[in-house]
Amino acid sequence: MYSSSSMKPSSPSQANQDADDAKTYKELYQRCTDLVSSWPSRQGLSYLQLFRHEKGWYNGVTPLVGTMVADELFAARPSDIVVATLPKSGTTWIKALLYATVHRREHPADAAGDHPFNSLSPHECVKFLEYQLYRADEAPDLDALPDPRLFATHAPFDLLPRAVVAAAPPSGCKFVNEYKSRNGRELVAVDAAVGFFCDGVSPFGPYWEHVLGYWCAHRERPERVLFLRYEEMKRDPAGHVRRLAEFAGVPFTSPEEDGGAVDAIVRLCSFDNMVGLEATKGGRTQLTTTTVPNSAFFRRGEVGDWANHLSPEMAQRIDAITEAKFAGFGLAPSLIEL
Ligand SMILES: Nc1ncnc2c1ncn2[C@@H]1O[C@H](COP(=O)(O)OS(=O)(=O)O)[C@@H](OP(=O)(O)O)[C@H]1O
Repeated sequence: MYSSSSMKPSSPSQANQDADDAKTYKELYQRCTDLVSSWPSRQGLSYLQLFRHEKGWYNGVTPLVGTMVADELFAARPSDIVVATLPKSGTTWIKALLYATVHRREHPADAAGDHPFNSLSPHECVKFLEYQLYRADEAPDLDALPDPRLFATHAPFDLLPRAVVAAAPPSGCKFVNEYKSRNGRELVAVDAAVGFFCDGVSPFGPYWEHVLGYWCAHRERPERVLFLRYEEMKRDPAGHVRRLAEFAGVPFTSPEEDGGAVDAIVRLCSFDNMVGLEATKGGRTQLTTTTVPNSAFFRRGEVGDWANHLSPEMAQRIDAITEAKFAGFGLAPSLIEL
């Protein structure tokens, strides 16, 4: 195992070491790709090719290859914060809120045209760990990022790299998990594939196990795993900005900051503001091997859009599975009922 700091040459011998490390990185990456490619595969929800891991069907690039490489290479720190979500659950929003909160001193949210969000999407400001490590020729220099480093993942809790979940320093990150109560319905509404979804054949594994993995981790270690709900964030965004700041170790200290800065962050990260930014209208974000237009991350930003796409029968089928899977785990009924 080596740290990404070794990627910076400081002398000729260091440069040779770096060349060796790059080769090791490439070989490791290739080994993981070859291994995953040798597993049974099939199509699933969406166009992505899924591979059979012992814990279920998953997309190959992420979480599988990316997290396997990270398992070998990533030197986690207790100050790291990982946004852990399923796609379509509000990842873009929580990334924006967390980044704007943690970096509010150097990038005040009311700095209008000067804020990084004018040129970068939240997905470029808080990058997916497994996407960063999905590169064939170089290991990214993650040590250069200032503390607290912010990352993201769509991987389920029990597929995460060991250093990320380690129980004690010097490894072990904090997690912000965001959960959309009706996400089961909305994921299907977006992808229109109820059968695949109900069978758990989706790119990041079965929906319910994903939610329960982070829920149980939160119950065990609430100081390390913050479990948030999209619907509650919509109701009280300012309260959630304060919670994020506390959790990240950068609480709002003065009454003045608590008033002005919190409101400015909420406004900056609001759906209506973000859709109008140049970075959203014209920019693209690199995700593994492709880029996507930033506008794709913003659809309606409303709770309950599933009703426009899903029949009542389909919604009931998903709800019945959700209730059965969540029973006994202490997830409040309102998590399902909202
Ligand atoms: N700033 C802000 N505020 C509130 N809601 C927001 C915001 N940005 C994105 N969204 C909505 O989040 C939904 C997309 O979820 P993700 O960001 O997880 O999608 S992605 O997987 O990263 O593509 C998607 O929800 P739906 O519109 O209901 O599909 C986005 O519109």
